[in-house]
Amino acid sequence: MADVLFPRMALIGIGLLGSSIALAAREHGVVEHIAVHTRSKDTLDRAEELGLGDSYHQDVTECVADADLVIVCTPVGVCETIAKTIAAHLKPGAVVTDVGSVKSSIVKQMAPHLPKHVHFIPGHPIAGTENSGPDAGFAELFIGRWCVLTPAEDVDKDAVAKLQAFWEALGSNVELMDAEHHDQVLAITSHLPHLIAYNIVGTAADLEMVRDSEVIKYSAGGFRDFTRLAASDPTMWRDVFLHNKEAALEMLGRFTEDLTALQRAIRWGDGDALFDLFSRTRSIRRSIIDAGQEIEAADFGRHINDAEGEVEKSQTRL
Ligand SMILES: NC(=O)C1=CN([C@@H]2O[C@H](COP(=O)(O)OP(=O)(O)OC[C@H]3O[C@@H](n4cnc5c(N)ncnc54)[C@H](O)[C@@H]3O)[C@@H](O)[C@H]2O)C=CC1
Ligand SMILES: O=C(O)C(=O)Cc1ccc(O)cc1
Repeated sequence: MADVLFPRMALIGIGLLGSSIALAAREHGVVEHIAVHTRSKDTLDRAEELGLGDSYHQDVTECVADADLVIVCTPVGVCETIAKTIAAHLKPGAVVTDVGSVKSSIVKQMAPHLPKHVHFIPGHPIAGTENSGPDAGFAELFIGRWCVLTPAEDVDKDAVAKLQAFWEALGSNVELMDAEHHDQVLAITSHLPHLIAYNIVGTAADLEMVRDSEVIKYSAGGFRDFTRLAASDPTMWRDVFLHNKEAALEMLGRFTEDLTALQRAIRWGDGDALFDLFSRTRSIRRSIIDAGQEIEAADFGRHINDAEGEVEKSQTRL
């Protein structure tokens, strides 16, 4: 058990991320009281049935009133409204953070509304699955995953250190980063892959073969992997692209150029160009697996299947 870092934690939104934080924070003893608010009464009732919190609030201002740590776990598009609504009800000295997949927009949406007497430290645990809602959460989600924090330069260092200790207690490795840089990196490593998945599954769905179930029947590993990503929450991902527009368009432009080069290589029978790229990407995959193995094996003693070079997991995680 770790030390109690924040006696009272308030979670706004209790889907995959909110419920996983509730379960992990409880398991590691870093909070004493968990207050939960979410927009829909049905979801709040379900969170109570699952025993995710200690108190449940339909009114978000009541939820945050005594909180030492407030974590916004909603789609990124509603963060400005939430900041405006909670601002006058936050306890002096509270840490306010979030888990949104984009960061510059969160700063723009929330920072202007929050009072000077709280510590605002945007965050992004780079850990998730294609599932959503309060039933989807699990306490191990953050183990061995990165969590990026993007505090402004003038934010209290002790508050940043305390939030860092919170994520480390949940099993994460924490990295501090500039919000704009975060958005560029995540645009290529997370946002574009999801867009490609949505697109390829959409393209396949428009084909006549789908009607004859051939796409489903003969779907090899590759297509199945894309369907997992393409099953991710539509509201969440709509908001990611609307709120990381510039970086997503920049990476999409580069991707489209490279795809056109591949198209040309196929058309002109340029096998060397194809082979060179496929060899380069194969070695990138191997270096990612090697790095992942080190983290998991060294820090968490999970089962490593050496023959395959893969880490066995009970659930599919990033
Ligand atoms: N799903 C994933 O794999 C990951 C998601 N994220 C980020 O975490 C955030 C939450 O994602 P998930 O937990 O996956 O979504 P989710 O759909 O499972 O949960 C979202 C929750 O927010 C609530 N909500 C929506 N609008 C609200 C409002 N106006 N006021 C209060 N509650 C509201 C919903 O009722 C639900 O409880 C998103 O910003 C996403 O970008 C970050 C890392 C991974
Ligand atoms: O399920 C997957 O493969 C993911 O990529 C999960 C994920 C989704 C969004 C994030 O901001 C971080 C992680």
